[in-house]
Amino acid sequence: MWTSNHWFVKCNNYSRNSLSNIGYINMTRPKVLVTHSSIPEVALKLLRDECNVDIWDQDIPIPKTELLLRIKGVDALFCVITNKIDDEVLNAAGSNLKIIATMSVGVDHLDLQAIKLRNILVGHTPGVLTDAVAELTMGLLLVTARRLIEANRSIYKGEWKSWSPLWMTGSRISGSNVGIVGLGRIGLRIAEYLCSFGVNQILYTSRTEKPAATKLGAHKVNLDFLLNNSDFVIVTIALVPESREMFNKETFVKMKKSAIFINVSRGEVVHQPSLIEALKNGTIQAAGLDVMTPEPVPLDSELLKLNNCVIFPHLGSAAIKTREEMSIITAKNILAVLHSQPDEMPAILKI
Ligand SMILES: O=CC(=O)O
Repeated sequence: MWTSNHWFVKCNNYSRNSLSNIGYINMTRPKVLVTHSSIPEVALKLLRDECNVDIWDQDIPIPKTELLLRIKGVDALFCVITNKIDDEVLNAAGSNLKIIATMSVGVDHLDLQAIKLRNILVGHTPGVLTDAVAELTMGLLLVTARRLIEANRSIYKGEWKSWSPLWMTGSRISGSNVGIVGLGRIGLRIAEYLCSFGVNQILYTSRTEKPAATKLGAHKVNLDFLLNNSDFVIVTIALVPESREMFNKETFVKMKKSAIFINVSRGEVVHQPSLIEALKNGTIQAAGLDVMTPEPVPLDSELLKLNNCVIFPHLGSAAIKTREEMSIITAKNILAVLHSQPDEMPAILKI
């Protein structure tokens, strides 16, 4: 259904025969820039059916110079978390740009104020990645608590001499207190999964009380209480100015010495030198990180030298089906706006 759309004119009876394979006369098809080379084909097809699609074709993040060049005059941008969309990029785009659709739930790579000033809409992909990220978090929690990566490596180092009562013993999740910092969709799903592990208590921080969490028996508390009382601290909070480096020397000191810190949000919510220090000097027991600063982690990073730190390469939503769904939503966000039907966007971000 096309309304107030000046890009496409539906074929009339006279022209339909000769253009039956096209369906619409292509006046000037909208231009879409896709900033990554490995976007699922199903999403690209949705876009290609109606738009001229320019795809960055190398498997590295598009360099800024290239982005500035290619974004000129586009109607829509399909981007990913490695693209910083700032004033300079928006200026280069010009006034045709109507929608920035990011294939992510996080939007911290977008300068939302600059985007808002230009009346550009933002689409993202909440919801579809909740399960995948929550599953990954449980994996990270388990491997960190039970020292599974360290144990696996020890075999190759010839350290497995015999079964031994205390060798490679870790922390148990059942019976523990788990704190979830920033309980949104993902945090809530993690809380659901944790219930089946028989945890003693789930604590969470959030702006508002979450009835769904209350139903699970979880308690909304302040951050200090959560830090003081949690055996596991799981961070799912969005990166916003208020959460930047909220985990620092002072916060790590408030945690139990036996605490395990899990971050699946963004590296920037942590003051990383303080985390490294806390892991080295035993302020906390261990950390499991799916995110860090910078990404990818440099091979000479202190994080990689710590036995009590497990690192994953930002895999939260990396399930095939999830990434496919994320790409489709991103394409549909774009098409809804190009159809002048922003209300039909699967996931518009209110800014
Ligand atoms: O980190 C990934 C995302 O925000 O989707």
